[in-house]
Amino acid sequence: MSRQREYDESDVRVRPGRRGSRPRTKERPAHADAVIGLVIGVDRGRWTCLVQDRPVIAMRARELGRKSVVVGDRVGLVGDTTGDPGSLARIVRIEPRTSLLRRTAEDDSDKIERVIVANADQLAIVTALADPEPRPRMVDRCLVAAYDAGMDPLLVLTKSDLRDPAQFLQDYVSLDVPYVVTTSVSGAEEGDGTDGLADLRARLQDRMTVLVGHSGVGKSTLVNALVPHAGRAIGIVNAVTGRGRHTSTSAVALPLADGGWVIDTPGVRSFGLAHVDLDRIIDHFPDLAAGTDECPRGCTHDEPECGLDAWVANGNAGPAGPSRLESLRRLLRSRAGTSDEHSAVHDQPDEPGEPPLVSDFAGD
Ligand SMILES: Nc1nc2c(ncn2[C@@H]2O[C@H](COP(=O)(O)OP(=O)(O)OP(=O)(O)O)[C@@H](O)[C@H]2O)c(=O)[nH]1
Ligand SMILES: [Zn+2]
Repeated sequence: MSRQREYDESDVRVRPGRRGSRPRTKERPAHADAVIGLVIGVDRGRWTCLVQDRPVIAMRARELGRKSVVVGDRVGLVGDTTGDPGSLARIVRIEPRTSLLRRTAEDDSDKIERVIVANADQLAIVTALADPEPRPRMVDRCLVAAYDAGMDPLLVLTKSDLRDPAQFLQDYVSLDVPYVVTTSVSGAEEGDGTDGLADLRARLQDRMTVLVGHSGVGKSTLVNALVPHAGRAIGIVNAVTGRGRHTSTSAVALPLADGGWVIDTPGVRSFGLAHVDLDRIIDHFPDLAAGTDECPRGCTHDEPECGLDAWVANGNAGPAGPSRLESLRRLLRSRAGTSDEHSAVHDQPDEPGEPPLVSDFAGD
């Protein structure tokens, strides 16, 4: 890791210089001529950006420094933005982000945060109802990641032909997480509603949705049903480096016919949640948040001194209070440590050459 960082282009080619010795305007030219593109794929130091309707291949400009450019980013492009074969544009800036999905690489001793996707507004947690068995703890971790990123979670429960969703859903009632139930083997015609695809399409329309789920849950089956030419779209992204689409482990954004995007994340199987801010999770429980006023400083909200127990016992959070508090604590606990199931699901290595980010996106 440290060797890779040593040879990162921003380290090698940009002379450190004295801090603040150059005027900011000179360091970061306005690039008034830059066109805006949407990053739809990243592969080996090349970014595929959609400019109007054409894919444009780009590299990052030095002036970006160590900032990660990820799928979902809107970027300013200069240079050859024709998208013609062999052309290469330069990414000179990243537009302000509305959300940031990140993870901590927990296998790294330095707990480095990495940005996975920018600007997505929904996280679809794809879980099979059976075969493979659902992993509730993983789902909880995804919920925490969504809340932390400022994204709306959506449970997508696949393989409803194998098991009724009622039991699984019990754990999510008090969290009020929206869900759709799908099956690819309804035996009926697609579009009659029994396969859940129409429900799912309605949930995805005009949104930018990240799909996460572990192997075998039926994510590819869904993507193929949602995006008829998904294979070709992924092919366009990966044609850049001649890398086959089946080997891609980076995120890729796919356009939906009805408007909106789904972002498939083949390389992301889990989230490290070490960076998550407690308050951002509590914020998603407005009925409980006010009850933390009586908490001791630095309360984890999962300790005997926590003020929430009394708050809820006094009825301040209504009849649902106790189960809401229980659910909140379940989510908080899912952040800590590494569960067996988590360590059994390893993340893929990151894009080579992508500099890890620690905190310089804080202002984004
Ligand atoms: N019974 C049933 N099987 C399904 C359903 N959807 C997908 N499958 C099967 O589940 C298996 C996994 O499906 P995929 O779509 O490849 O799953 P994935 O999540 O993309 O898994 P990876 O490719 O390993 O990432 C395949 O054998 C599918 O045919 C479903 O609704 N019901
Ligand atoms: Zn507390």
